[in-house]
Amino acid sequence: MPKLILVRHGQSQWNLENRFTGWWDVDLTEKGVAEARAAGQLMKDKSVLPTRCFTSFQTRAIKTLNLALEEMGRLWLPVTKDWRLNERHYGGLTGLDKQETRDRHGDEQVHIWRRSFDVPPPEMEPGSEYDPGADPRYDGIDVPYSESLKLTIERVLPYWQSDILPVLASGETVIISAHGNSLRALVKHLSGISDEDITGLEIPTGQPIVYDFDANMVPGARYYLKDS
Ligand SMILES: O=C(O)[C@H](O)COP(=O)(O)O
Repeated sequence: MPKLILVRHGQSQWNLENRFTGWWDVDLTEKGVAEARAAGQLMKDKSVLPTRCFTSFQTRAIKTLNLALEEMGRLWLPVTKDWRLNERHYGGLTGLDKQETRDRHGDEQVHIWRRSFDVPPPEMEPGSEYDPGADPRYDGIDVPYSESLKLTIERVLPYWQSDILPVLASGETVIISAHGNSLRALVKHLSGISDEDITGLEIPTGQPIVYDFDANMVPGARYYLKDS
C-alpha cells in the first residue's frame, strides 16, 4: 500500500538564531545535519524506505533529504524540487529576531502572525534585503510578498493533487522533505484538521511522520516513525 513520509528539515541557522526565515535560504546547523542523518537512519532501521522524493527549492530541505538518503544508501533516487513546497513566506518579518519582535509588538500579535490561519504577516518591501524575487531559482515564478497558512495551502495543495498524489497512487513510497508550514498545510488536508485546530499543530524538525494510504487513497491516522 502507498506510504507517505513527511520530514521537516533539520535545525537551520536561523532556527538556531530564532529569526523569521520563510523564503530566505539558510543552511542547516551541525545539529540540523545530525537530525537529518538520524531521520535517514531511523527510516533504514524501520525498513521504511522511500522510492520517490519531493522537496522545495530551499537548501535546508534539499540537504536534509540528501543526508537522510545518504544514510539509507539511496542518493540515487529520483528527486523532484518545486517552489510550491517552500516554507510559508514570512513577508516583512523575514530576518527579524522572533523575541525582539515579541518585545516590540506583543506576544499576541506575534502569535497571530505565526499561527493564525488567514492573517498574513506585513508585506515585504519589493527589493528589500531578504526579497528572494531576483534569485534565478524563482525565474518565471510570481514570488509572493507575504503568505498566511491559508495562502500557503493555496499553492501546496494543487501541487500535491497534480504531482505528488498520482505518484503515491501508483504504489510508490513517497518522501516529502519540506518546512514547518508547507507541511502543516499538507497535514491539515490529510488529517482533516479544522482552521481553528491547525493553529495548535507544531511540526518538529527531523522527525519523519508517516501516513499509510488504503486502496482508495484514503490516508490512515498519521504517526511518528519513531513511535511505530
Ligand atoms: O520560517 C520560519 O521562521 C520557520 O521555518 C517556521 O517558523 P514558525 O515556527 O514561526 O512558523
